[in-house]
Amino acid sequence: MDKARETAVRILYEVHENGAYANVALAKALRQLDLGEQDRRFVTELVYGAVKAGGTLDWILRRYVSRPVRKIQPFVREILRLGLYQIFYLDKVPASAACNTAVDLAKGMGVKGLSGFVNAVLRTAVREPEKAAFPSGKGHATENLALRSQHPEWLVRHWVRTFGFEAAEKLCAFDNEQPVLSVRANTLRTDREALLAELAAAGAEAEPSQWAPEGILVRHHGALDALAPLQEGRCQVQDESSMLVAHVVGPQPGEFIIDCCAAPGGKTTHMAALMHDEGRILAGDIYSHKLQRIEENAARLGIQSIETEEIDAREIGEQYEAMADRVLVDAPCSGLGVLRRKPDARWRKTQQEIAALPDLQLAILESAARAVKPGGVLVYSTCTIELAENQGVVSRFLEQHPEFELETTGHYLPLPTKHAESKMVQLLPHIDGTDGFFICRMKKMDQTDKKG
Ligand SMILES: C[S@@+](CC[C@H](N)C(=O)[O-])C[C@H]1O[C@@H](n2cnc3c(N)ncnc32)[C@H](O)[C@@H]1O
Repeated sequence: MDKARETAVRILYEVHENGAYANVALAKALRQLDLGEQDRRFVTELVYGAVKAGGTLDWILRRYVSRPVRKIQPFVREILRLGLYQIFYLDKVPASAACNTAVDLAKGMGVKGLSGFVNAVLRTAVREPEKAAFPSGKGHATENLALRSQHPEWLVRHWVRTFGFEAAEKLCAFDNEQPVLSVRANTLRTDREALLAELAAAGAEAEPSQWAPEGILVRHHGALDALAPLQEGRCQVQDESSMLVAHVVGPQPGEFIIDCCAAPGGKTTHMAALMHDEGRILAGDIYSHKLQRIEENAARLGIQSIETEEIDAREIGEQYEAMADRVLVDAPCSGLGVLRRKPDARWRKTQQEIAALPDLQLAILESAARAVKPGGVLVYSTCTIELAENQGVVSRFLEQHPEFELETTGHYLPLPTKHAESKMVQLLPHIDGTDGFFICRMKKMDQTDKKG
């Protein structure tokens, strides 16, 4: 049996049946199996490709199978998805090879009795591809965009309503681009120039980020485990837009900072670097197992000033009333600005889940606000482009809290951009060419502010 395809089917099964994250399940399988470099690449291509195509592949499958997709035996369902993915999206695989290997997989993976069914479905797809032509023409524009860009239709419809059709089309295209590895130089140990030189010497193709002074985009690199500056704590993987947040918080050496939703610690460790590791940062998260990630990152980067605490951010205010110089709320959010980094994410989101987020975000922000000292700073950020989770939450908060003043967030961005005068900074993938991100800085008034 074809080892690469069998591995891909098993990973797809983990993702779809057991809720595993595609990148985690893939990394685990590749660690456990002794596959050659070519097979590893092929498995990766198959898994990411089929996971990303998700609902679109099932739409195609429904053209050739009359029973509901959810009623097909789970391994057979994954074998069919993988077969269709190769037939419709992988030019380099001949259709006959896609069919034959799928039949072999069914025989070898304990579903031999259904190998005839697999054969019939896939051969019909090869013979009659026109059955899977996406609907087009008047009245089908949104459905067509969703199918061809491999996004859920409800999401595309929502983006078309919010941003317009053309922007929605660009957003979808952005999500399908290959994300570039972005790293932040750990200024406690090196600087950007030195890191660029080190990466170049190691054969990586790297260039400075236009958004963050410590940011580097690494276009060509080998395995991350072999990237010495990463392993030895001279840099941290972090998206460029996410690097802006610590600058907007503006932590100073010696201060007490609270990072309410901190795991895995990208922004916490960045703030520690900006403070020259002098002062105290409390990194809280509701999940204890995630705190370990913050501790590992801090240790790798050589940081002493971070302490972790398992705490629901909605209780931060009560425990740390008016104690912090600055508080960051990097809120749990829908993540709709970073879909290109997680091929399975777009198919996991639900409208109900997203609709419930603003109330949670507001509750966290309200509690976090109590922990800010008079005269201190409160920053709210998300990696989404949802108005209700961003501007909506901040407006509701400010209406209830006249003791906070909205600052011109754009003034705190580290490099000149067209957002320099924005009260709230919203980066949009289709306009800014970065991950979607929202940042807003507020100040808690003290006595002198009130008199003024
Ligand atoms: C956007 S992520 C944070 C990313 C992190 N700031 C970084 O830069 O690496 C949001 C985090 O909030 C945590 N979280 C969710 N609900 C929470 C709550 N009620 N209180 C505290 N943390 C929470 C999640 O576990 C997740 O780690």
